Amino acid sequence: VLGAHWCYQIQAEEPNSHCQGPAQWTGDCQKTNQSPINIITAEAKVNPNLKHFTFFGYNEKKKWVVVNNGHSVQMMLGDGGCISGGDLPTQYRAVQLHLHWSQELDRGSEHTIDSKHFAMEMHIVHEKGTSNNKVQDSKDKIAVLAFMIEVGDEVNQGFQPLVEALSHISKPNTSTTTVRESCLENMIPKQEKLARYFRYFGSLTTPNCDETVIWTVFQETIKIHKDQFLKFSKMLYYDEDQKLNMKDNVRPLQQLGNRQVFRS
Ligand SMILES: Nc1nc(-c2ccc(Cl)c(S(N)(=O)=O)c2)cs1
Ligand SMILES: [Zn+2]
Repeated sequence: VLGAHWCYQIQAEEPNSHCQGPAQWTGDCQKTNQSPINIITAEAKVNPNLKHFTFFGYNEKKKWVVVNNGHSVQMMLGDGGCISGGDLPTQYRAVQLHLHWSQELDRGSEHTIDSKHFAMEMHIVHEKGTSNNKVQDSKDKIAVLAFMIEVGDEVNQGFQPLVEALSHISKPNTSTTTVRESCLENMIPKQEKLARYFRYFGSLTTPNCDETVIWTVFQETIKIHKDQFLKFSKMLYYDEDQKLNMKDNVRPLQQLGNRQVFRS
């Protein structure tokens, strides 16, 4: 086997684990424009070009392919929607959606806002261009829309199809199709609440940590029921033997360095 596979700290600490925890991640992971970061709201610079987003195809009801890829749960958005606006240079098409979480409510998000962690963080990953004209490597090849998720006492119906699918993909490298149809629009806050967000240039938060991501972190949070939240760490496993529950798939905070965080 080539170099050991990458993993999160919780996996690296397991006895007899041979995977590389965050401190050993290779690729661009040890460079200086990395993600996630702590967003200090008072230091974010207002940028008047950061207008609202336009979402195309987010209202399309579909049965989604959902995958346990050994690091997260991922919804494949294939010919899903695309976004424009938000001071993006062109349209970006939705590729996949995945989440990061813990079992505690205060350490499941990757980004922090004024040093506050949330229960989960949802990333909708988009690639530059439409399906016809893909563009090559550049620091804005990928646009990730990041939403903080809080736990409340109301069931979030938009998340139910994904939550119900989790029991079918407990093992890594398994996939299923959601039984019920759902649309992305029902998983994110109402569009009129998405005008306020933070913007900075960073990286993938998983190896190879390519520094090709335009990050958008929305101020408006998503709320899901505590039982929905607990299902992620209860039903999903990192390993075949189903010994290590999938949770704390959260990369440690990275240095902002000489980057500026902007806000709409
Ligand atoms: N195998 C896996 N890939 C990812 C992934 C892929 C692309 C991106 Cl952009 C990201 S992130 N967390 O930076 O949004 C994660 C997760 S798990
Ligand atoms: Zn992510």
